[in-house]
Amino acid sequence: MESINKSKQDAEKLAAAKEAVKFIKDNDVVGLGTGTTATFAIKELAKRMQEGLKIRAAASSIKTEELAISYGIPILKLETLNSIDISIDGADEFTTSLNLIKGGGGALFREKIIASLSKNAIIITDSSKKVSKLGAFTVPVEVIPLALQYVFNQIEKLHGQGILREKEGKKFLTDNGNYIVDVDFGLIDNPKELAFALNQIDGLLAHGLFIGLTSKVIMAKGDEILTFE
Ligand SMILES: O=C[C@H](O)[C@H](O)[C@H](O)COP(=O)(O)O
Repeated sequence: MESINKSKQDAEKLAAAKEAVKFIKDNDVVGLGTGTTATFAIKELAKRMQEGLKIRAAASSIKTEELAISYGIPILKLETLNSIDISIDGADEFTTSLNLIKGGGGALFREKIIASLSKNAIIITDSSKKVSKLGAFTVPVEVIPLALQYVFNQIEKLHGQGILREKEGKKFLTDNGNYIVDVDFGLIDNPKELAFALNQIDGLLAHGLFIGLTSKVIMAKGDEILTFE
């Protein structure tokens, strides 16, 4: 992962967001991601709507839903949707094989449902998010509280070192009222195999490995826009 300064990073996030919203068409149902990069896309989408674009959206978190509503974006209930035409979200890490780590903001479960429903799942990033192997960023997993110790034990068996996420001195709670454990697996040789193993753990609602869920990644690097698909 390359480190870049914040203003350069923000400029890249904005450039990738501007590029991604070009793919949204009239009457699309749009999946809205969560996080600082997705926020740029929501603001750009609102601009396009002011110019006449008509869409409806589904939000991947309460925060995103509130932001979208504040910009006048109509929000549909996720549980009523059979499919989403296009979604735009950020990522914590990605490889050019389109595997991702997500969940830095704790929204991974709803984000995964949105990505799974999306015909065109676009990920937007600045250039610091591209890696040759996933795993420098810890893998967030959402855990149903009563299963916490059990999940820690299972993660240890997979050679992961988990840390319960906290915010302002308290246990971090997701929009679904669950905990997040951030797991260090070291650099991950086989993300698909690890995703499969994590899927087998009872009480682990979702993990931040997004494998085969992405249509393309739009990454800005300086003045350049690079697309991986
Ligand atoms: O739960 C949060 C999401 O997966 C975010 O999309 C991810 O953490 C990237 O966030 P940001 O765009 O703020 O770097």
